[in-house]
Amino acid sequence: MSDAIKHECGISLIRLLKPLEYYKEKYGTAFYGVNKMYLMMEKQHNRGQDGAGFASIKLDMEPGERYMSRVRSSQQQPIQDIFKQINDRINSAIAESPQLWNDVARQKKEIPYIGELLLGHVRYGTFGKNSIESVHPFLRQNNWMHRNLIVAGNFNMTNVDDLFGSLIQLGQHPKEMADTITVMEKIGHFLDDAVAKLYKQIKKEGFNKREASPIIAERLNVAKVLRKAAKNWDGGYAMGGLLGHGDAFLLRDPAGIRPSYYYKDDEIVVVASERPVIQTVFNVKYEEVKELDPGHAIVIKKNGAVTFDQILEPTERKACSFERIYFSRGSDKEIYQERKMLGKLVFPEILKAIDGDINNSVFSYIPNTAETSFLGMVKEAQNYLNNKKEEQILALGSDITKEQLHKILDVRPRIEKVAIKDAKLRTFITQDSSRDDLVAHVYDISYGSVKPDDNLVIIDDSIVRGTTLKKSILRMLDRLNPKKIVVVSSAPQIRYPDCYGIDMAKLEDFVAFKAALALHKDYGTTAKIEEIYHKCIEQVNSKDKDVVNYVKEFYQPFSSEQISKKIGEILSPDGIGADVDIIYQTIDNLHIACPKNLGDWYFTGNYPTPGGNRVVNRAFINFFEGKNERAY
Ligand SMILES: O=P(O)(O)OC[C@H]1O[C@H](OP(=O)(O)OP(=O)(O)O)[C@H](O)[C@@H]1O
Repeated sequence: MSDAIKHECGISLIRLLKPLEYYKEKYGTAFYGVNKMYLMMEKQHNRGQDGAGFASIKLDMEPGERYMSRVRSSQQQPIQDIFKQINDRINSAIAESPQLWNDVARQKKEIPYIGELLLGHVRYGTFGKNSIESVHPFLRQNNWMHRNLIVAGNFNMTNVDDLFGSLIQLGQHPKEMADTITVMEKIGHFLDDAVAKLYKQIKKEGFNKREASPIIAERLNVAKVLRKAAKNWDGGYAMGGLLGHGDAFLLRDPAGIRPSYYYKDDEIVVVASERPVIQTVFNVKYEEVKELDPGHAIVIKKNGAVTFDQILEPTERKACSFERIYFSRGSDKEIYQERKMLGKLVFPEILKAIDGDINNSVFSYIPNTAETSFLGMVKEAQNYLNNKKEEQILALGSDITKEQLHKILDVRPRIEKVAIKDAKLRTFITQDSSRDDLVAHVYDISYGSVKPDDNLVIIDDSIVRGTTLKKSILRMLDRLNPKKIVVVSSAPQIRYPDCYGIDMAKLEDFVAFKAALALHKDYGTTAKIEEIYHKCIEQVNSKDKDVVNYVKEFYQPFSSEQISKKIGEILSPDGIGADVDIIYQTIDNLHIACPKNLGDWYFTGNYPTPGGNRVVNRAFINFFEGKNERAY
């Protein structure tokens, strides 16, 4: 297996539709695009903190003049690092010749990075080395302007091996097997082909080589190139690209697994992985930012014409629900509501766990993402109490005294900020090797917020490996001496690998998997595990579409509650004083809360592409054979 596959996570594309002078005139600087790109990348920081890259293209340059630039970083704070490099170059050029400041034509000629077409990327690489070579955008260079290709994506392909094989069939010799290279070479191959064909045809029409160039740019059918290149891709992707002469595209996978949003007016076209990024950076309304349709590409020709082309037949929409639960920023209007709804819907289960004893329960959350679901949970606790108060007041009738009324109204859910996050980092998307240590030190608690006979209800957006709880949170919370700790996950149990761009690769990493495994041992049903293994082995050579997800049988004998209970046991550190209860969201409630993002393969094992079943099959084989390998 290739192990250079990375998780490419936040993407931004800007096309300035007017000449650079226009932005200087209107906004005071021809670096308008660069500045906006900085903000867009910074606002997608949540999607990747291990690397950042930027590329730009200047339109209509003379031969011999540089028209493409790229800068990448895998330093700490990579976004700041690349924009420091960009700004240093700009500032030193202007310091050398101050007259450049007002001369946009010279700026464009002499200063790199400034351009009409810009592509930005933030990356998280959760395993392996985090080297600069794996940071996007990737570049495929050529002396023919049209054949230069720059790509950056938020994606993961499940069938890199096959795609790689088909490049070899085409007679190519790719330099490595990473999926970004493979995908780029695929597009590159058909781009070369299309350019060569166009040139032949244009030559026939009587034009010379020099004259042919702008005609190729005009006639090049980007959608057609993408259709050929993407034909056999299996995965989740939002793939952005720039062509040397100035065309650009962003293609979204047919199931809409990975997100893409765009906005367009007469000055700019912009595409990003998240909607509020565009709203804030360009000061536009929610309704003005549109979602790109699955299976479609937005194509921006050099001449500024924008089309939305179907590249692949859309399949059933299975947009990733984990985007809503954790991955995206919660500042999106819909996502904010959805997270609150997740907190609300899980409340009845919480009430059972605390025996309805709201008076002696403290409600809190594990920062940061869970803050919004916490608000929904607390609001629902208030609703519950209001109903109770209403009953009590009505029961007392007109004889009710002021004191009685006061006592009833005084009962409120007790909310506290119990856990504090010291580092502004997302530990989930930190490389595996350094994560445990980080998680152990990243949180702290507020002392004095809980009484010894209290229940402590703490909500987190998701419990994946359980490291956050086991290595840090539970022990810390226990220092507050609560009677019982109820940990609530706003997401259902994560049971199956994600293979579409969010890093959850190995089955035995999941605490739900560990729990089911322990249950098989408790019940003496380990023979079932071997049986599943053999079923998996039998279909290793089957076509992807024929592979069945037999790993479902691994969980099938146990109820969700049984698994949650076991998770509680596994995660409770030795010597903990409080009882620990773990509550997960149900899948039905998840769908009620996030109705547009029904992609739920990590919870249900229902993969939206055939490659998913192959991945889970491989993951189970790896687990059984004790291979500490990724399944894709
Ligand atoms: O069960 P685990 O494998 O430990 O993973 C789940 C945890 O990881 C995330 O936190 P993270 O620090 O990434 O981000 P946040 O501050 O945005 O919540 C998430 O919010 C959970 O707390």
